[in-house]
Amino acid sequence: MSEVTLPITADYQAVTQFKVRVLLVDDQLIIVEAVRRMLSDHADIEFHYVTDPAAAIATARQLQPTVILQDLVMPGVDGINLIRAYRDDASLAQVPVIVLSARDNPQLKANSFAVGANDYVVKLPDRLELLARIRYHSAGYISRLQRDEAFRFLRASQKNLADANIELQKLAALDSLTGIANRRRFDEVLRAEWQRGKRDKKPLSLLMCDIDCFKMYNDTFGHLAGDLCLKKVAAVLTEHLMRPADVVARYGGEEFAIVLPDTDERGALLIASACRSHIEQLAIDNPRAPNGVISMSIGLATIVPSHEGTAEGLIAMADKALYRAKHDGRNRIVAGPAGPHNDNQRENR
Ligand SMILES: Nc1nc2c(ncn2[C@@H]2O[C@H](COP(=O)(O)OP(=O)(O)OP(=O)(O)O)[C@@H](O)[C@H]2O)c(=O)[nH]1
Repeated sequence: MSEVTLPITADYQAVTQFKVRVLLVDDQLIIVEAVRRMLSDHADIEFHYVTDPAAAIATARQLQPTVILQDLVMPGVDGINLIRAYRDDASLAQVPVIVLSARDNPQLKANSFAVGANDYVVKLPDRLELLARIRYHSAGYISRLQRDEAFRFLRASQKNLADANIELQKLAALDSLTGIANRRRFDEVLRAEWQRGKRDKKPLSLLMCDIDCFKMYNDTFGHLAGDLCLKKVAAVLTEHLMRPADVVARYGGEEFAIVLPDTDERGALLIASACRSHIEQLAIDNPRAPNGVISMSIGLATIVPSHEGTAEGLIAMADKALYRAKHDGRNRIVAGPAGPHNDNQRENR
């Protein structure tokens, strides 16, 4: 037994400790002693009391009891108002209150229940009855705390799971070497943009970009240097994308693809041109290649998506243009036949 005097330093947590914790608020020490005796044989019940009713709220806040035994008539404080004050306090609003009253009066009982008391017994009740009431009200309150804790835990777990899923989805869409979109993401983006272009009747452009003579670079400097070169090229291509909907992806090996929604052939040619010349300006040595430096060939295709065409058809057109760029000597851009400027559109270098 302890009379509680503030501040309390112990860390009371009713949720994690499933002990019944009783706070008796009564100014009469004789009642305190009687209740203490009734509960003293029960190791699972913690008993605390406060004889100064003015300190009841602050004590209860710190102690977080599982049940409050509350006298009604005390000096300076109206017991009914005190019950009201528990109910108005966020941390005590649900704590069960058993009124321990000197009077067996129906009006007092009605008033007590009206302001939020959970029970009413006349002092001093039988020991067994008091124990039963304390246990009954505490058990209900502890279940409520456990349920709230379980909900909090569940909500936190669900949030963690959702965050992890978002992270996984991001990772699943990225190429692990370069950090740009991977082939899977490219397929999704192109499909979505094809549908959007079809709805909006807006041109969709695709650039297929392939590093020239990259095998020679690998053969000369090794695979690790090759990887570093791929990262630099990915960074350059990313730098030239201006709109949020533009996407650069690693299509595979040393090949990159750039999706340019709502972009006509002229606009796509400008971006392709900036990318090609920037990569040449990096001046990455590739001594066994005809240019002597790392360069890039780009095949460009533009189309207004329609029911007749397919996204795969657009890829085939850009691929064909890339093949011609390679065939015509590399380090150049060739626009595919479906663009407004038909056939053999080349960047003016
Ligand atoms: N370092 C490195 N090399 C790669 C990677 N993926 C593909 N390659 C290499 O890229 C080279 C591509 O060679 P090719 O397909 O013959 O093409 P190329 O040498 O670039 O010649 P052209 O495209 O005709 O200009 C091969 O040596 C591949 O091993 C990669 O992730 N890292």
